[in-house]
Amino acid sequence: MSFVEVRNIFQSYGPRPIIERVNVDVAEGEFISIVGASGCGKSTFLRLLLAEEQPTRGTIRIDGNPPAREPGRERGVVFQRYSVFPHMTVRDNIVAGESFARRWGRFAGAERRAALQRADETLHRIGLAHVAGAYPATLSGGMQQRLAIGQALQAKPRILLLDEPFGALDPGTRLQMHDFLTELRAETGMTVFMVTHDLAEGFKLGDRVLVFDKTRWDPDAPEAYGATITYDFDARNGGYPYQKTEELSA
Ligand SMILES: Nc1ncnc2c1ncn2[C@@H]1O[C@H](COP(=O)(O)OP(=O)(O)OP(=O)(O)O)[C@@H](O)[C@H]1O
Repeated sequence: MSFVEVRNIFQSYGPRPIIERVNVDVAEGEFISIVGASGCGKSTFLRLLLAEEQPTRGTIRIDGNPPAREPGRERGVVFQRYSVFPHMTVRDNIVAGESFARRWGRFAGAERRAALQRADETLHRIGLAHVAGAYPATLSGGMQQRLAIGQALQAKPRILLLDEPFGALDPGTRLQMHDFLTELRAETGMTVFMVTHDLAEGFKLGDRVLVFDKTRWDPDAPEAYGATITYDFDARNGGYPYQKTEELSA
């Protein structure tokens, strides 16, 4: 049994299919990069993994559990922008990552002090201790994304979902973020799914690179079919293809 098991997922919005026949198995700790043309359903697939949406058909199981009905603390998410709360300080943003995962909301008293201490440990880890009392708008783009990742990690997710997390950063900051993410991953052993438009980034960071594309195309009705996983590259060996989805489902 694989850690993440995606079985025959279809997702349509109204009559329009976005993704179809998506099957994939992911082992715990793997880093999966997802690439594909704009609009082919990569973010939709992440939302399904997050359980923010339910698929039209098919199932996604994590660790053999029944399909989740809503996002839970085992899944963290970071978007390209706006993942953090602008009205909260850096430290409170980290605390929120933990407390929002709890059904009863915010911490109080001794619990809050303990949460603040854990937040300070995380801030040291992500190199933001010196700006703990600042507001996100005063931070650089790279710092804001480190904060967003730190916030997502505070709930100790087993799966981290990243939707073009470095897309808005300059090339130098992006390289720093690659090192940061690689270190975090080695420390936490978490499973990562990252959507990126940068193929080189996908191969550099990923163990596997999944390509989403349409296999059926009707020129008279370009929206008639959805995209699926057309390639599953092993990025650990310089990216030689080792599995096509047909082989996976055979
Ligand atoms: N909630 C929704 N309701 C209706 N249509 C939607 C919804 N979410 C996404 N779509 C449509 O589904 C298609 C796929 O969107 P999605 O954001 O998943 O693609 P993407 O591959 O991540 O694109 P990009 O690379 O441009 O971010 C788009 O045409 C989008 O307009």
